[in-house]
Amino acid sequence: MAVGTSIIIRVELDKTAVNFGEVATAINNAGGDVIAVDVIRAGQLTTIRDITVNVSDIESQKVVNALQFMPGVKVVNTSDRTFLVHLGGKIEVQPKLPIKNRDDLSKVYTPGVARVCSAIHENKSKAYSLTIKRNMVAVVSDGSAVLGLGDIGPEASIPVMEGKAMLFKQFAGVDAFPICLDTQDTEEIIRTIKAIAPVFGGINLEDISSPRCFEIEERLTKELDIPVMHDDQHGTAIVVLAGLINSLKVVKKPIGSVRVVVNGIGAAGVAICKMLLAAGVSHLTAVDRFGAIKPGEEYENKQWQWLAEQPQLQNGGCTLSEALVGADVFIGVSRAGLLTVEHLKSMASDPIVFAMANPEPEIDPELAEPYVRILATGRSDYPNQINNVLAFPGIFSGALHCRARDINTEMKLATAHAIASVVTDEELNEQYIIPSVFNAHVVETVRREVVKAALRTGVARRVPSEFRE
Ligand SMILES: NC(=O)C1=CN([C@@H]2O[C@H](COP(=O)(O)OP(=O)(O)OC[C@H]3O[C@@H](n4cnc5c(N)ncnc54)[C@H](O)[C@@H]3O)[C@@H](O)[C@H]2O)C=CC1
Ligand SMILES: CC(=O)C(=O)O
Ligand SMILES: [Mg+2]
Repeated sequence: MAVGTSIIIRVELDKTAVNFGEVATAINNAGGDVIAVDVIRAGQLTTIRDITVNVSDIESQKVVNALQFMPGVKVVNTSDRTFLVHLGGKIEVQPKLPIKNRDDLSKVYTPGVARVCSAIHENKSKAYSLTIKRNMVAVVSDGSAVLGLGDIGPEASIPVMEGKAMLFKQFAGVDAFPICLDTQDTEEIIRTIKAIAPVFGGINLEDISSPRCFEIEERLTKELDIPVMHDDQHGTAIVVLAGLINSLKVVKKPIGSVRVVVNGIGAAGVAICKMLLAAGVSHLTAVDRFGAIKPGEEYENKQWQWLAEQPQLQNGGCTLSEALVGADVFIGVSRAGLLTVEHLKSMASDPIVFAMANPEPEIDPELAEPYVRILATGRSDYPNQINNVLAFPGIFSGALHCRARDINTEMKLATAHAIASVVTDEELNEQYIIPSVFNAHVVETVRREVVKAALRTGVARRVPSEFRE
C-alpha cells in the first residue's frame, strides 16, 4: 500500500493547443486527484496555473510524466507539499522575553546571570526552577530503527525527531529538542546522554534498534535521576493496551481468555508482550522472523529469554500462519505486507487486528477490513490510529509536573487505562476504540493519572498543588 501525498505542479498551458479539462483528465488517468487550482498568470496565449494534486507517492512521478509529454503543456516545476512543510526544519528556539535595553541584557546575561548560576551551584535542584530543565525533554535517536525504515542514520532521522518535538509541544506544552547521535555504540550512547542530561528534565529515547535499546534504557534509568523512556517500547505498548481494553469491550471477550499473537519481537514487540502479560493476557504467541519464541529455549537476546520463561507463552516454534489459526488478536509491529487475507480468515470469530508497522502496515487496511471486526493501524489517515503519540506527551508532562525520577510500570498501566477511558461506553464502537490524538482530554487525563501513580508509588519528588490535601 502506497503512502499518500500531495504535490503542487506549476504548468504553463498553451491555450491554442490544450484546455484545462484535458489536463485534469490526464492527471486523473495517471492516478492523481485534483484538489485545487490557482491561476498564477493569465496571458493571451498562455496561462500559468498551480495544480494541487493528491496522489500516492508511487504515482506522483506518473502524474508529472503524463503532463510533461502532453502537447501544449510545459511543467514549470513540481513541489511536494510534505517536503514543503519540512523546509528549514519544523521547530525553532524562541526567547520568552525580549531584550530591549542594557538593563534587560544585564539581567538575562552577564552580570545578572552570574548570581543565578551561583544559586544553582549552591543547590543543584534550583536548575528546575531557574532554567529550561523543568519542562525540557531530549528526543534522542541514533537513527538505527527509524519508523519501519530501518537503519537510515542520524541525519535521516532528524525529521522524525523534530516531529516528535512538535507533538510534545503542541499536545502537552512540553519543550523538546531532537538529538540525533552519530554513534550506534551502546556505551557511547549512554555516556553521551548522561553528559547532556543536566539540561533536560527527561529523556525520550526514539527509534533505537533492539536489542541495544533495552540495555540503553535500563542503564540510563538506573544511572540518571530524571525519567527515561524508550517511546517505541513503552509508548507503543501503552497505546496497544488501551486499544485492546476497549476492543475487548466491543467483542465482549475477557482479557484472560483471548489468544494474542504479537508479530515482530523487537523494541515495540517486547514491550507490548510485557505489558499484555502485566494486564492479564494468558495466551500469548510471540513471533519474529524465525518463528514463535519457544518456551524452554536458550536465547542470547535477554528479553526473548525472559519471554521464553513466561508460562503464558504458547505455540513455541510455529510460523505466523500456524499461530494465527484460531487467534483472537493480531498485533503487528514488524514490517509491511506480512499479513494476508488468508491469515485473517483463519482467525477466531470477531478478529481484532492492530497492524502497526509504519509507514505501511502489515496489511493494506482496505484489504483487511471485510475480514476483521476491529482494525487499527499506526497511520493518521485511517480510523483507530494506535500510535505512541497518544502516550508520550501526557506521560512526560505528568512526570515533569511531579518531578518523577522514573516512569514505572504503574505509571504506564495508569496511562493505558487513562487513554482507554477517554472513549466513553456510549461512543465506543468498531471504528472508535481509541481516542483521536486531537482529543484534548487525552493529555489532560494521562497527565493527571501519571502524577497520581507517581505519588502512589513514591517516585514523585514534588507534590503539585492540586494534589496537596
Ligand atoms: N504505531 C506505532 O505507534 C509504532 C509502530 N512501530 C512500528 O513497528 C515496527 C517495528 O518497530 P521497532 O520495534 O521499533 O523495530 P525493531 O527493529 O526493534 O523490531 C522489529 C522486529 O520485527 C522483526 N521482523 C522483521 N521481519 C519480520 C518478519 N518477516 N516476521 C516477523 N518479525 C519480523 C525483526 O526481527 C525485529 O525483531 C516499525 O514498522 C515501526 O514503525 C513502532 C513503534 C510505534
Ligand atoms: C510511531 C513511531 O514511533 C514509530 O513508528 O517508530
Ligand atoms: Mg518510533
